[in-house]
Amino acid sequence: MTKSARAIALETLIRVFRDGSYSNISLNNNLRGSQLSQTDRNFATRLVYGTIQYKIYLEYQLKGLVKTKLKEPYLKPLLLMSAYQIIFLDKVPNRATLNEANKLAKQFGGRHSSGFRIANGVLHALIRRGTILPDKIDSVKYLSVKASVPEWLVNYIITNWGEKRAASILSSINMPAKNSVRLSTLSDQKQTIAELKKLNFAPQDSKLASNELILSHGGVSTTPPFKEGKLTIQDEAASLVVEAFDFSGDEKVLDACSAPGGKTAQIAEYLPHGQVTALDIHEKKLRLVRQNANRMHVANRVVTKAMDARKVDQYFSGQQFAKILVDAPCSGLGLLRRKPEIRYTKSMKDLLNLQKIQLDILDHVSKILEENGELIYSTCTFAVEEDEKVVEIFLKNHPKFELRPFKLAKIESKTGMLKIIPDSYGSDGFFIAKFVVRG
Ligand SMILES: C[S@@+](CC[C@H](N)C(=O)[O-])C[C@H]1O[C@@H](n2cnc3c(N)ncnc32)[C@H](O)[C@@H]1O
Repeated sequence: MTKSARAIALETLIRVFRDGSYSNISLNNNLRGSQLSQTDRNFATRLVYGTIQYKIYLEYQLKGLVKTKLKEPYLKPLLLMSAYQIIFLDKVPNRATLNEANKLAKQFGGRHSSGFRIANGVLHALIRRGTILPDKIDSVKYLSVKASVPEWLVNYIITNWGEKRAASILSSINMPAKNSVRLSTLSDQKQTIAELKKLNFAPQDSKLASNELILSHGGVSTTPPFKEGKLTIQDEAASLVVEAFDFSGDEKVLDACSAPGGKTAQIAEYLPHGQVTALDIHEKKLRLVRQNANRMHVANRVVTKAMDARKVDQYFSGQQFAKILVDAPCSGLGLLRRKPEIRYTKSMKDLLNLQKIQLDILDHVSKILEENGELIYSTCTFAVEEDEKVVEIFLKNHPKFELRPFKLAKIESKTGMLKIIPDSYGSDGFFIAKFVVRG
């Protein structure tokens, strides 16, 4: 029997909630063996990501309506997924959601399960009652449920940016991510834009970054301009990191944490006579860096090496690089829009553990930077512990280094640090710090 989009979504959600599986990997595995049309695949994907994104909100809606212990492992994910459809998917009639929930309960619970009765009762009650929110007096709880973000993270954002800004940041991270692409500087950009228009992607210039376009919808990775390496999928804020270097074109550059290689290819475009050495601790991921470099026609400017960046000074002892990028492993809080489960898997402790790794990497790479060379440290998080605090501690421990202000095509940093929070431009959240080492 071919599985429906809802059955595939439910199977994925059971794995994610019960076993802690990654949603993208689990969903791809389930979709791979399926016979679903593209529309049904899109629907299954929306159900999985939407249910995960709004888990706290949906649990709050169901809490008072579930009067019995949900013993069967499929029941809670089924209720959450059905509540998501009832509350968020206007085009799906409630009748269809109820009928399908009934069928799924019988399919996943077996003949003797009474799960379908529970699902029926709870979902009917939800439709009758409508949605609810906690009292605004408890602003942390209110924002936590409304934006479906754990209370510790709401508290963290309020502490650092105040309550008003927190509401804006939290609402922005539930907006759909933009479909941003970066045009290769090695190809004819006007012609690529014309091709994208012809393919009905209605490209618009980014307000934040040069070479970046915002497309009207996804799916560009299956089109000729993507396959021919005329563009790549890269967020606007992410693309600013490499732009902050001042390249001369013939230098040796180290990309210390490079996979999957979006920034490696971007660096290589600026090096007609130079080379970028791309490291990553995971050998397997370097295949993606090479694929990317090949597709973007810069493979002859890139060498890859599997290595822990905390060992670079041993391995490259006696060698030096003119420019070093540390696009560090981080909590990824700036990517909450694209990776909905990050909000549930990270904790305050993670931010501090990551800070230690980030400082360690910076400490080791700083030993192989040429005199007057440039070091860029970047993260895709807005956590102060991983951003400004790392800069502060690094500078304290490395007095020869200083921050260097930088001016990009559409934005500048007067301090040498640039922090893009997701609500500022509707992009991913990013942090960039540019250092130079004095001779
Ligand atoms: C934020 S991602 C890099 C994204 C990449 N720069 C890009 O633009 O496509 C961080 C990378 O660091 C790698 N990593 C983590 N710890 C590392 C270490 N100690 N040394 C080198 N790479 C590491 C991870 O495997 C991951 O691929």
